[in-house]
Amino acid sequence: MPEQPELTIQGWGPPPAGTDPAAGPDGALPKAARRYLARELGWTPRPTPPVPVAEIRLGPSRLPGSARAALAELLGEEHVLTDRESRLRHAGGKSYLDLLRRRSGDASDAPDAVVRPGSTEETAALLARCSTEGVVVVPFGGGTSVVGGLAGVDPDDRPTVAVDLSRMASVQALDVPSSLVSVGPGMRGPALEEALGREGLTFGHLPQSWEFATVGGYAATRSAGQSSTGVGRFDELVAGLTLATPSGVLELGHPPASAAGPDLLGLALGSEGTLGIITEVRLRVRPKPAASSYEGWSFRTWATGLAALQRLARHDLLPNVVRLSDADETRANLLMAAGAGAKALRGSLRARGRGEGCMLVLGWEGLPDLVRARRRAAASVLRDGGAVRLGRRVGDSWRRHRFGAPYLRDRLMDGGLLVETLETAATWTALPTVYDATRRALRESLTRNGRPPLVLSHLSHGYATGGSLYLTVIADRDDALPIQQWLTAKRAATDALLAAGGTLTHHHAVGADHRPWLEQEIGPLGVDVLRAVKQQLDPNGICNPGVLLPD
Ligand SMILES: Cc1cc2nc3c(=O)[nH]c(=O)nc-3n(C[C@H](O)[C@H](O)[C@H](O)COP(=O)(O)OP(=O)(O)OC[C@H]3O[C@@H](n4cnc5c(N)ncnc54)[C@H](O)[C@@H]3O)c2cc1C
Repeated sequence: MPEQPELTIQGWGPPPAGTDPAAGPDGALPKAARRYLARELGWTPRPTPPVPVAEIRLGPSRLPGSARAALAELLGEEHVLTDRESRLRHAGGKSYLDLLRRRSGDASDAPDAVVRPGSTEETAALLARCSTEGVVVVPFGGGTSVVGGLAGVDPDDRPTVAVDLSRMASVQALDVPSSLVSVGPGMRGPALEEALGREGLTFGHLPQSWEFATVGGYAATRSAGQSSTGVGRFDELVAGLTLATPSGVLELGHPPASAAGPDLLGLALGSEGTLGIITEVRLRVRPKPAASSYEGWSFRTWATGLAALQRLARHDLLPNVVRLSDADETRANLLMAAGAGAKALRGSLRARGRGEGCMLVLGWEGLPDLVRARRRAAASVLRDGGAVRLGRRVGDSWRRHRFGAPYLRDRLMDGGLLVETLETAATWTALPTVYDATRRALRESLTRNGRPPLVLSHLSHGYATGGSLYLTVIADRDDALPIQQWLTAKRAATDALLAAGGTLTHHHAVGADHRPWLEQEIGPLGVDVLRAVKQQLDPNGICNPGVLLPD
């Protein structure tokens, strides 16, 4: 297998070879983006580069010699790592707060060691050993958590190991007639798609973190991808999995379906490493689509766009990819994109007397006849709803650049900006209120020197019952108190979206960042049920204690 690219310690990964997804010709923030942001935010670009990696502060490993020797005996000396580079590479995830810490030279959340089991048996033995030794275990997939899922915080301050799953990263079995593949948890999307593609198959899960996130991470967080409206969320793709826990190994799920009591598979999906480690995932796969069609549409307003999507949902006409941007996001996308295409599009919208409006990207995939028929039926609903078609170029351009934003985030942070995303979901009825309330909270909290932040929103996944709302926030950073600035805004936004009827998270998971609100979402009895399950599987509380469950 070719060597996989690595995330950088203080940001996202280097762009894939031959592409430059976000940069202008000189590798800097594109000029159009700089101009737009300076105008909107009153922001003066200022260089705020990360400290050199060599200057990141890291304490000595606290893993006792006896525990280290026991783990080395189980896994082999070469799979128990305490060197600086390994510990830094497994320190936290990739939220704005994680990046602020790493960029300022703080790695106080780094694990004391990194261990790399190679099988379910080794993982189960590792967990049992860590449980008796009092060593905390943080499962580590791709390291792309944006909710503090890898924070490694332990109320008892015990030594911590990150369990890197990259040695379990291959296809273990493929059952083509049953459309099932068994995969190691450390496998990433590109490698799995390549392996499935050789058999004419796909699993079709495409989150923006696709290049680096892993199958085990997707299952542990109940991830959703850009095509989830069509192929289903990741939890819907999981037919079964193996969960190694300190108390033993659970085999969960029984395809194609079972009525043998409540579905325990649901307990492992979204468990965020708190119950044990997922060591194998059995996934539903499908034939590679023979045809695909991506295109852009424009609505005058967000409300008319939402109404049209709701009609598509009601008639079961939502395509694989659905992405309706509000006016602010549409404007930002048009003005920040460099190049002739964006300029021409703006000109064409102006010529039609539409202004920038609200852009919709739709993507259909599947058998050619079905794609054609569904596209045609959807187009008629959209036209009735007042949309104008912008054509394939818009859809194809979105598809080409869809993994570029995280690279751009590094550059925006280099220039002194706060950049973070948050997400929720709500019913069609509640969505407009959730949208208004969350935006208001963010704008009020992050206004500086009389200038509000940019809050760019889109609906990213459609359901018969509602949709997911995804917000990107860009603001002038408070360099004196950057962490406090975002924590205050995030608290205000979370309180607002919950009060308006949104869910705490549609796909980023709970992690350390959302856990104070979990009880509000599932109730005190719900939290007690989760605690009881954890007590049974992880009696010494070593499995990722700092996430999911509130104190
Ligand atoms: C730029 C960017 C874009 C993103 N876009 C999306 C998106 O479009 N959709 C989306 O859903 N998410 C997105 N995310 C969030 C993140 O990629 C997902 O949560 C993803 O599922 C995490 O996978 P990972 O392998 O990186 O897991 P990690 O970050 O390594 O871990 C996430 C959590 O799962 C636990 N875990 C990991 N592996 C296992 C395992 N085998 N067994 C038990 N627990 C485990 C960890 O302990 C941790 O709590 C994005 C993140 C970034 C930084």
